[in-house]
Amino acid sequence: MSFGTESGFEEERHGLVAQVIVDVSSKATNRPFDYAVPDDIASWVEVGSRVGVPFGGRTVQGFVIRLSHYTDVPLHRLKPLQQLLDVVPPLPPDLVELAQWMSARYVCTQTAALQAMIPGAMKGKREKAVQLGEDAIIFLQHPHHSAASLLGEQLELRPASVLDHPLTRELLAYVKRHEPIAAPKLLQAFPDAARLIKEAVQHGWLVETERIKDRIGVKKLKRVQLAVEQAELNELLEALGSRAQRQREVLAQLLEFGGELPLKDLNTSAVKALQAKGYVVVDEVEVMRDPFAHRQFQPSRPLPLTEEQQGVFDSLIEALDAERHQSFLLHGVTGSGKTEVYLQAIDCCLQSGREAIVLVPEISLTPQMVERFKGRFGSKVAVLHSRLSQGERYDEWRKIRERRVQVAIGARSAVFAPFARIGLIIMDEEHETSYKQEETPKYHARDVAIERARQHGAVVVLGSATPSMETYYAARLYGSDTLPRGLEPPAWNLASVAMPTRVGGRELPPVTIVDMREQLKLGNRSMFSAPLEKALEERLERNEQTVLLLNRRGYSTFVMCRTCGYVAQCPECDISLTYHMKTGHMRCHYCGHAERAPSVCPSCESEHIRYFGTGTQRVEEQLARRFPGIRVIRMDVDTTSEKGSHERMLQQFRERKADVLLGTQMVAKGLDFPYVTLVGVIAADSALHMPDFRAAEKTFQLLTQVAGRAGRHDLPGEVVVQTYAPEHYSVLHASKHDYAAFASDELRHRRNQIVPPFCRLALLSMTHEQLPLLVRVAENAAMRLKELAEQHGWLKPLDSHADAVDILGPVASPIPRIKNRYRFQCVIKCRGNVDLSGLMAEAMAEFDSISKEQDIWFSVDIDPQMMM
Ligand SMILES: Nc1ncnc2c1ncn2[C@@H]1O[C@H](COP(=O)(O)OP(=O)(O)OP(=O)(O)O)[C@@H](O)[C@H]1O
Ligand SMILES: [Zn+2]
Ligand SMILES: [Zn+2]
Repeated sequence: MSFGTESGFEEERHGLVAQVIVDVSSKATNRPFDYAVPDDIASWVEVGSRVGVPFGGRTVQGFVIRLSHYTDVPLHRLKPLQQLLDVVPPLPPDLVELAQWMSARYVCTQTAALQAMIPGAMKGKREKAVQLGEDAIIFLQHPHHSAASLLGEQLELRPASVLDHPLTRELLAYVKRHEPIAAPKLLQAFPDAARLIKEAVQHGWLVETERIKDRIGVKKLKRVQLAVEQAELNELLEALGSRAQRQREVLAQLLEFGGELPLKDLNTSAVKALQAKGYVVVDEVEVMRDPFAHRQFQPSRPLPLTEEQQGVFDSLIEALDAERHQSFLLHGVTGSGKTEVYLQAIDCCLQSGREAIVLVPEISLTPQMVERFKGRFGSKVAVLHSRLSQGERYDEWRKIRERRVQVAIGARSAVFAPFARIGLIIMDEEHETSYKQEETPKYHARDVAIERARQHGAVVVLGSATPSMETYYAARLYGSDTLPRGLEPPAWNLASVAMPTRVGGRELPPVTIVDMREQLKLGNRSMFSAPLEKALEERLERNEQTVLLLNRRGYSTFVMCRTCGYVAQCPECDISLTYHMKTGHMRCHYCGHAERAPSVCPSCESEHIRYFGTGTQRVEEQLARRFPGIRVIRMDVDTTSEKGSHERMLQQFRERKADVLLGTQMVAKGLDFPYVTLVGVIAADSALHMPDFRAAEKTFQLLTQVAGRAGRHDLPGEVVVQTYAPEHYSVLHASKHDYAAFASDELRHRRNQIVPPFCRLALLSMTHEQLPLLVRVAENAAMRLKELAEQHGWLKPLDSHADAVDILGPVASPIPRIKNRYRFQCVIKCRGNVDLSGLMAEAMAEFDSISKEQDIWFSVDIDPQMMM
């Protein structure tokens, strides 16, 4: 196999040399390879250019990450770039640099990071193509000679079957115009020449090559234009006579629409006839797929800011105007008008000639959200949305790359919007876990946003009514001299600004907590408590609307007593045990502790103890039974899988075509409906018992967010929360809308358990088909990690107040087998000045050979959000 050649010392001076990261994901290829840049494209190749290069006998896609005139590769071994894929490099240099940062931070290959930055349509695929071989070139150089006379000149072209074929000249000329051309395309153009093509390839007239092709290209439209002066037109129309009625119509249409129209809007045969006469020309133009083409956006103007909004706005603008990199936590209660502040800050950013990125969680990228940005900034906005088709996403992305827009709004990956001068990055609902990508590269958009803003001297705004503990704690430590323990040394430098009240002085809705254990004692076995049922009935009578939330997290996994609320917990870890239906055991996924599931409650001896969980469908059925004729929109993963269904449902609800919007997490976010006066939560605590140290935080956030949907306009709202854990601090504080009290309790727990933000985590996962082998490898890996930590002087208890690393496990992963592979994991905790990524990279480099020899898959998750 012949590879590209590794970069190294600068020795010989050459023409232009490109260092390329190839799209082959492995440890051995995670470094740049040198290629010669052919002179004819030298002026087009830049850092960030996408290229096709020969690699290991194939053609692969790659990115140029550096250009130089030096290489230590001997000239004769230096291969040339084969293909330049775009005229404008898809990635600006800052993104190339960011990919290097991501690779180091998240212990992933550079190509994984680079690929995450471009739309799926550009993840090129290999394609076979043909181009002219030498014989063909010679043949074409003798245009006026017959085949026979060519032979006579002893050019030794053969075989005769190619030389004498009547189509040869035409075919080769065609290839020359289009080369390299994909074989199927050539066949399409010459359907009768299949045999000729085959022979031409066999005898070297045509040479097969490989090239990289985009999965989805730009969309082209055939355009018809008038080719004659308007003055001549009348004469022409007469000359055409009455028989060419269709052609006359086409000319008239063109005249009416300023001389040009898409071919699809015209009569094709008439156009052909006119084209033959030279009256019109037909060409192809690039068009953008515009997913919002048929939507009208209500233009909106800036609102006069409230005093609170103004205060926040001034702080942001001060940093923005100074072009000073600064991150802010904008802690604003639900309905405090955060979005209006974003809009006006973006406006300032655009006026200074810079661009803005707005990140929102995928499921809150609703038409409502898009409308607010499109309404204010119109065609200056590109929307990057996973529900768009691949082609639409590609075109929205190109609008950004080609500077046709100044604002990009989208989910996680919009943080890579290829703008050149970013002034502002906003991350709405910063606490959302969807900002963490769970596949490689396992990056957190918040960290990437802050790093990208640092590169650009830009301002970051992390907005939330319920900030994550990490963010809140970082903001609390802002300006203090001592380095926060557990937070990374280049700390986020996170100032904090707040909007503690709702716009218009509206009250946050009162929350009633219903103890479901009491309901059971009263003989109510239904999933609706008496207070919720009564509240629902009132809404139906008053023709107001209700949002019902069913927390799907933790579905069917924990064991709970319905009489007293007891939940089986790990004796060591302060985390609930997960029920395994198959064995009847409960296990701790943090330390590995296991025990049999009890048949009577260890706390009150009731027999109503069972694994817990319920589904939206059941709730829907019960609603229909209890309130005949009730109109329910059920919104969960099952009902929203179809493109546009999510939007449609919300639109129906907005138009009051339903009484109840019932759903999972997705009904909790960012919705603003004036007639919603009741929010009901079916089982508030179902997420509390997830084997996750963030369970309380998630519960508090969800309750606060969903409660924030009620009474946002003129009608006052009300919230009913059903729970088996009414005394749990997350439920109590959420019912009082008291974030500060929750955070203080939660941080105390976190500090005691030593979990983030009081330490940092990495998760090392290992999988293999055979359990005994996996166990052995996992144990060795843990041992090796300890040795490495020891070598750095870090292997110490975490509460030792020194730089410390602790390695837990290995234990079986919470999902112990996926697709026939067993899964084990180690949790690595660290505090202080420890290079966690560096340590993990070191370990992974060592594991690489074991991985190859024994087919063990290792993966690292830095700052994991899920411990699965
Ligand atoms: N300055 C203002 N004057 C009048 N109305 C305003 C002002 N700012 C915002 N509003 C209105 O207040 C309502 C709530 O604002 P917005 O949706 O921006 O709040 P939010 O903080 O983003 O809430 P959430 O976190 O719940 O999504 C909206 O209907 C918005 O139009
Ligand atoms: Zn009990
Ligand atoms: Zn445990």
